[in-house]
Amino acid sequence: MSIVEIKNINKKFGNKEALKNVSLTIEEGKIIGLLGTNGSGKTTLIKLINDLLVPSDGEILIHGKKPGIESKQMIAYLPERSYLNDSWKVCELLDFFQDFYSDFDRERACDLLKGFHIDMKDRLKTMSKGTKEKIQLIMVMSRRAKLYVLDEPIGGVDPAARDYILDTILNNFEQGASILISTHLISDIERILDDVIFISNGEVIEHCSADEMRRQNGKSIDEIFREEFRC
Ligand SMILES: Nc1ncnc2c1ncn2[C@@H]1O[C@H](COP(=O)(O)OP(=O)(O)OP(=O)(O)O)[C@@H](O)[C@H]1O
Repeated sequence: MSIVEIKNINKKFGNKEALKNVSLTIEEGKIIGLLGTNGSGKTTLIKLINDLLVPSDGEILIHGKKPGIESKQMIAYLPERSYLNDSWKVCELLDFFQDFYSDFDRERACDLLKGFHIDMKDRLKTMSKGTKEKIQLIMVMSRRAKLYVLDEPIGGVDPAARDYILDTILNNFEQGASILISTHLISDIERILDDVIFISNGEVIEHCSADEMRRQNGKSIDEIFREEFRC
């Protein structure tokens, strides 16, 4: 079964058409890069999948069901901006995730936090932006979800830590689950992608296998993106 089916979605904000007749399917067990220029509609699409926005037209199905309480239990979502309470200690954040999500694997989260040398007693407000991003990603990846939706997961992380983070993503998602990643850091992330979606001005202009795209063009996804969307 497809994990996400999007059929002829339109999303308008007043007169602004953020998404235009978008249809796509996300299959189980795939890592998909959602790639597009600023304002192309990536976050809008992600918010629709997460039931944080409703479409103006069209239909979204998550594992065959409309977005709602059940779909939120299946989706582990890393938003573009942090929603965490800065005054919390890391251990309080673990308690929060454990209380809130029945699929949260606390042991996995603790192991990953140790890997990044993060002290459970430290408060989030004392940490750098990059460290907070790492913690938030660890929390999300420690859920046993069917779909992980990551909106710019490595934007604030230094280049040296990015590979470690990508390996963390690769090694910590559930068997058969899918990951949708929105990012501008294509060259860093493309090695882990199975499929690529190019979105431009609210329209999906390409959805294909990453290997196939590289093979047909004889270039990396990063190079293809830069050529396609050159200003
Ligand atoms: N709440 C809103 N009200 C009005 N317009 C909005 C709203 N949210 C998004 N938009 C508009 O919809 C379009 C798509 O925005 P969106 O945030 O989805 O783009 P994006 O691809 O995620 O961009 P970026 O890469 O810069 O994060 C933009 O033109 C944006 O200005």
